[in-house]
Amino acid sequence: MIVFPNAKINIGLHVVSRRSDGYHNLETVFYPVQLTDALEMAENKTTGITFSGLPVEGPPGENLVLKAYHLLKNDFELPPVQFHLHKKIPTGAGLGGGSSDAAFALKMLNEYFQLRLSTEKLKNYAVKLGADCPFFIENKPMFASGIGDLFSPMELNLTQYRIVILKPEVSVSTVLAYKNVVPVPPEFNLKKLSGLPIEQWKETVVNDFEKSIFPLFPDIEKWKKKLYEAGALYASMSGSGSAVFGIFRHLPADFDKIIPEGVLFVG
Ligand SMILES: C[C@](O)(CO)[C@H](O)COP(=O)(O)OP(=O)(O)OC[C@H]1O[C@@H](n2ccc(N)nc2=O)[C@H](O)[C@@H]1O
Ligand SMILES: Nc1ncnc2c1ncn2[C@@H]1O[C@H](COP(=O)(O)OP(=O)(O)OP(=O)(O)O)[C@@H](O)[C@H]1O
Repeated sequence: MIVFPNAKINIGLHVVSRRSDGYHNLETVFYPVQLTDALEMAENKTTGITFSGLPVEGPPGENLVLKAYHLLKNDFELPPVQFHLHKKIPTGAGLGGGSSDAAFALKMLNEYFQLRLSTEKLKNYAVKLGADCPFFIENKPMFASGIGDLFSPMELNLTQYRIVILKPEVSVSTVLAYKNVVPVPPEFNLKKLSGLPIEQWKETVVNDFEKSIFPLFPDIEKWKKKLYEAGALYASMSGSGSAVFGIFRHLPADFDKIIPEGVLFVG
């Protein structure tokens, strides 16, 4: 069985307060984009559980696909399987690639082995793997609060626009980003995002991480400015960076001249 875990962008992100468990309460709008990895799974009774594909950074114990498998295996009789992951979504980009792989692994195991887990139960497993992970269970535009795991659906349809994602060379650690951010009460209620014309987002919709990340990695801000130069109606860093995205009504004919490199996705 093969699935295609997709990336997300954060449209607006308010870091509201620091919690006693070390995490932060936030408010954000998650929007899925069709930049995808490919994750394949087959039963493998001879060699036990295996993982192949482009190496995932970090120790094998931190591999989120394997973590998803073992999390379910604690509660269900699962036979050994082999996973193959083809990575397209870069890590340290704020695009939720690892979280998406993990959430899609949970969904695939649920379907393939007919575990009959409800969406709510899958989300409860997902949050154990990462704060971003539950979003990818339903994978629809959502206003999120809590640590990013409490959702209200949002009617937000950007299909008539073009979305461009740029990935500067630098990668940003999510832990570092949260360490440097200063929580502030939000000035705009992101629940109202879909009622605000995109032309007004530039003045109103902010990602709180930009304030502390841009001075550390000036290239990220440079790429964001390029997106506005190319005519984006709205541009922002996604999550804790380093990817930036732009929303365009139309791409200009000389887009390749304005932005000759760093383009990861055009949708
Ligand atoms: C920046 C975002 O991508 C926005 O969607 C997410 O908040 C990050 O979520 P994530 O990568 O799934 O985060 P996790 O893997 O659960 O946590 C990594 C680290 O980020 C910090 N963290 C994460 C989420 C959150 N709401 N508050 C935090 O302080 C914690 O230090 C945690 O140890
Ligand atoms: N399948 C996987 N794909 C990517 N990273 C993985 C995976 N499994 C474990 N990881 C670990 O998780 C870390 C975070 O990965 P992820 O792709 O979610 O990054 P991110 O860009 O920080 O996303 P976000 O900030 O939006 O959560 C990586 O640095 C890597 O060590």
